[in-house]
Amino acid sequence: MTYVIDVQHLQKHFHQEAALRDVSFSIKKGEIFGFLGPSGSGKTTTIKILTAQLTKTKGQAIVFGKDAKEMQKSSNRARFGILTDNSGLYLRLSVEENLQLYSKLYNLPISSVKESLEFVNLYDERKKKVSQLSKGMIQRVTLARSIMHKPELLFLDEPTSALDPVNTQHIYNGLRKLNEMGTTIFLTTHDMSEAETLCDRIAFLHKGKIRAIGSPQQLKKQFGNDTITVELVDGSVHCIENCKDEAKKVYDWMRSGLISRIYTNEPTFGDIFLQVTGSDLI
Ligand SMILES: Nc1ncnc2c1ncn2[C@@H]1O[C@H](COP(=O)(O)OP(=O)(O)OP(=O)(O)O)[C@@H](O)[C@H]1O
Repeated sequence: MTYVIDVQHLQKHFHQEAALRDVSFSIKKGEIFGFLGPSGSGKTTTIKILTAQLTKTKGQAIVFGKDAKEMQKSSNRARFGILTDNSGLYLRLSVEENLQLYSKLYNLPISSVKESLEFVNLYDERKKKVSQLSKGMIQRVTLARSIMHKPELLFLDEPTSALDPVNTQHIYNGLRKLNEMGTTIFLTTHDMSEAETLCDRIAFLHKGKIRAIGSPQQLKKQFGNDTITVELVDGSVHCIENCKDEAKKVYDWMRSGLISRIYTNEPTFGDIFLQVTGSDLI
């Protein structure tokens, strides 16, 4: 199996402090992979190593089959896009002018400016100077820039942290479309619902280590207690095991029209995080 990203026993120390202790994961082509972890868990450090902005201390970090430090080369840079909170935009230029500069740098057709602005729902604001934009708008311009060259691999560091719900939804739809067209996505977030909504697989990162990894369904199954809750019309609430022995009880309640609500007791990602790390996600 060839992976787009293959990380094995990665470590990063800043002076004596360990930011990444022992991180291993691999990402297949076409996956949306999420790194879910609280502030300071090592999410940005991982992205920076994978995009050659930082050097690792120990272990293996492979991107497109090559050591991640090779991602500095312009032939490799053109293969990925990156969104971080460091926008690097020219404040005195308009949104459109910023993206035009970038399209020239990458020899992209001029149509890529319009396409990417529509992707982030900013086409109507294209004449505004970057200095006049809100934080959320700047995040969207930076996102537009990161996808303009239709990268094979996209790194998103907290892509919706400054966005309102409408624009968040718009970006989610855009990212899904991009992914359907073949872009592999690596995203970091501390937003549980974002991880669940977007990601095929999620790794829970805590203090520089991965504590659990899997698809949202696998994680919920692995860490759930396989019970269901039945609320009856008389107001009583029954938590029962999801097994054959309890089936008759539920059947009898149902036949007598006594059930008002029934649901599985799936753990939230916050519950799972607490289970595997002993601390809260935020
Ligand atoms: N340049 C640096 N020099 C020293 N320590 C650093 C540096 N960059 C990161 N760290 C430390 O490494 C650890 C991981 O930081 P990192 O930025 O990767 O976390 P994060 O999960 O991305 O957090 P956030 O969600 O707040 O962005 C933190 O303890 C941080 O203080």
